Amino acid sequence: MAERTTARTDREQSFEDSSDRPTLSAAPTSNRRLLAWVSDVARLTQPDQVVWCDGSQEEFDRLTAEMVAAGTLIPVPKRPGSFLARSSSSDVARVESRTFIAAATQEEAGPTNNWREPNALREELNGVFSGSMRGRTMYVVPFSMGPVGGPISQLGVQLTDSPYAVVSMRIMTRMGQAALDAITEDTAWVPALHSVGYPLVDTLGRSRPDMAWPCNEHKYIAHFPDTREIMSFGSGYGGNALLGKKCFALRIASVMARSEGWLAEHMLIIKVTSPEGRVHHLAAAFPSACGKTNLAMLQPTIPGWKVETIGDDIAWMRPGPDGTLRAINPEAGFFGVAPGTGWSTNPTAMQMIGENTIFTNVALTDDGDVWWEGMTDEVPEHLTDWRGNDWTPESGTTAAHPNGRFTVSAAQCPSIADDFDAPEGVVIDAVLFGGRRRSNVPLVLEARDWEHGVYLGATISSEQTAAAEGTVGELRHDPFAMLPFAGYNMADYFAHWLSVGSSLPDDKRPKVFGVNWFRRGDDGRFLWPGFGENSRVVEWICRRVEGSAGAEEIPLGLVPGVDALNLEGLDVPVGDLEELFSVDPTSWNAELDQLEQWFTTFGERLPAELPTQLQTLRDRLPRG
Ligand SMILES: Nc1nc2c(ncn2[C@@H]2O[C@H](COP(=O)(O)OP(=O)(O)OP(=O)(O)O)[C@@H](O)[C@H]2O)c(=O)[nH]1
Ligand SMILES: O=C([O-])CC(=O)C(=O)O
Ligand SMILES: [Mn+2]
Repeated sequence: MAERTTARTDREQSFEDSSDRPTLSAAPTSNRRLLAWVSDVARLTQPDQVVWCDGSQEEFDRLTAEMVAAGTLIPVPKRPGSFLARSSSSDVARVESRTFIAAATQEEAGPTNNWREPNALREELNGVFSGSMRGRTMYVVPFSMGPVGGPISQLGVQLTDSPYAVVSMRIMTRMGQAALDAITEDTAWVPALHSVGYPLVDTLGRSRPDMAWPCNEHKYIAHFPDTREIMSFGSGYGGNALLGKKCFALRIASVMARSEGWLAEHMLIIKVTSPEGRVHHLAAAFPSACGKTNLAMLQPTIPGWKVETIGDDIAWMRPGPDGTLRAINPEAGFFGVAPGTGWSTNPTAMQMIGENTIFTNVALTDDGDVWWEGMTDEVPEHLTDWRGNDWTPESGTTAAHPNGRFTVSAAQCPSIADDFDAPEGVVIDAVLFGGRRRSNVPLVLEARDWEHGVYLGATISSEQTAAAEGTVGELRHDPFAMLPFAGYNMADYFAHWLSVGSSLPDDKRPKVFGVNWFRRGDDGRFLWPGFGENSRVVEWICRRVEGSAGAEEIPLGLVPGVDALNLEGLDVPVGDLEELFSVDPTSWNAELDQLEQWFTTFGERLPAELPTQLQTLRDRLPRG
């Protein structure tokens, strides 16, 4: 814990004196709505000063230096320009139980979201934010999701008292003056208010020391879909605090997308080039910590194939004038899971994070580098763990938090695609849905048509990971990998997917696939080697798109026949391969019973196509 070194009293003074406290006269914008909002928030939260961020390197260097002085960041000498942040141990992941969708009615938010009545929540939040920035600086962070001015892009402004959020937003979004300049009186932009909820001065004027990672036990991640506003309180971590990411690019954007006929999705985007030079773009939705970053940076093990990265977490997809589905990655960086990222699993990411990277909740080596489980085969004999304690392999804990992360600019990704920045997006040829399933779900499966594909997306379930609070390993439904991210009723979201699909011409509509890298044998080991070997599945998918690969029909859909999956040079026992595609009628019927039960939670709003698909599947299963 580091004490603040700046003198408090002078600033408090100017606080009391000035009626229009934090002066806005120096603001680098004349946008009235923005100025009014900034000044209203400053009046409510009472920061010492307001700083307008320009997104420059100088600003980044100044903020990181201040955070090093305050103990929030620790330099990582082995990686130039890199820092480690250790969060409070109670602030390590998204908090779904405190994530609210304040739609006009509970029905609008739907059964999968925590609904709050908007006026009541707003009032509650006004109380919570009142004075919440006392003794701190409030940063104004203008940002663009997608290239500034692009036809699929959107603008936002985050107000935050967390310099960690500011520097992270600079990496993760197009942040700074260019975004601010794009906000004119008549452009739409999303106001996103954030406070860590740890004021340094109380209402009586008494001060307290700062902490390395200030936060508040009482958290709110609140969304107002009708007015397209975000208010986040109490957390400094990832998806809770970098408001361009899950809050805007998924929850608010999904609401915009529904009313405007497009899709805001928890999906990676890759560009795949075949040995003949044919290019295909794939988008894939997997739940948090289920392999998006890894697939986005895949290095194919099969000769002649190339995979390049466009996005690793979020895709905005719009039907284009030519009938194709065009996608951009609205982000500008990667907030990736560190544990499991190593030279053998994701060498691209390892190259990418050699410098200019912010690490959060990973371990430090004695010689000034970072480390986490899965980075190297050899485990160091001594480390400082993510909490800052001495650690040895005998400690009986993990050295890094399982949701430890790296934050790095996409510009540093060696596999970044040339069309990463294309404002009009890339044409999506195939959409993949996957989860972490130890049984039942085959390695790869092609949907018979769009409706069947929507069924595959809607019925994703996955073993819970460390990316949110909850019991790791428990199976839960995570439709479209959007359970924590859909900003409106999930049943309406299914209907929207059906409707977007039917608006696309037959020859332009992406094919849909299900994948599962995580199936295990009876002995608990993964049946499929995964990672680079997933290129074999990608190859089959591309060949199906081209119309040149065979498929066999099984009750679940279409799978590669014996010869259709390229297994050359792969050492997987035949028994394992059979198991990867095996369908056990008894456990499938049990799964369908469970799904049918889950469908009832959506009541009348559930599109009829989904129970129809389920019944078709039931009819096709052999009697168990
Ligand atoms: N067995 C196996 N594990 C994998 C595979 N791909 C990824 N993983 C592991 O899954 C974990 C999370 O992978 P990521 O690629 O970071 O997941 P993500 O979907 O990008 O996660 P978020 O950033 O939370 O949305 C890591 O520990 C990976 O090592 C695979 O093909 N096989
Ligand atoms: O939002 C976060 O904190 C990290 C993330 O990508 C996810 O959980 O899917
Ligand atoms: Mn994610």
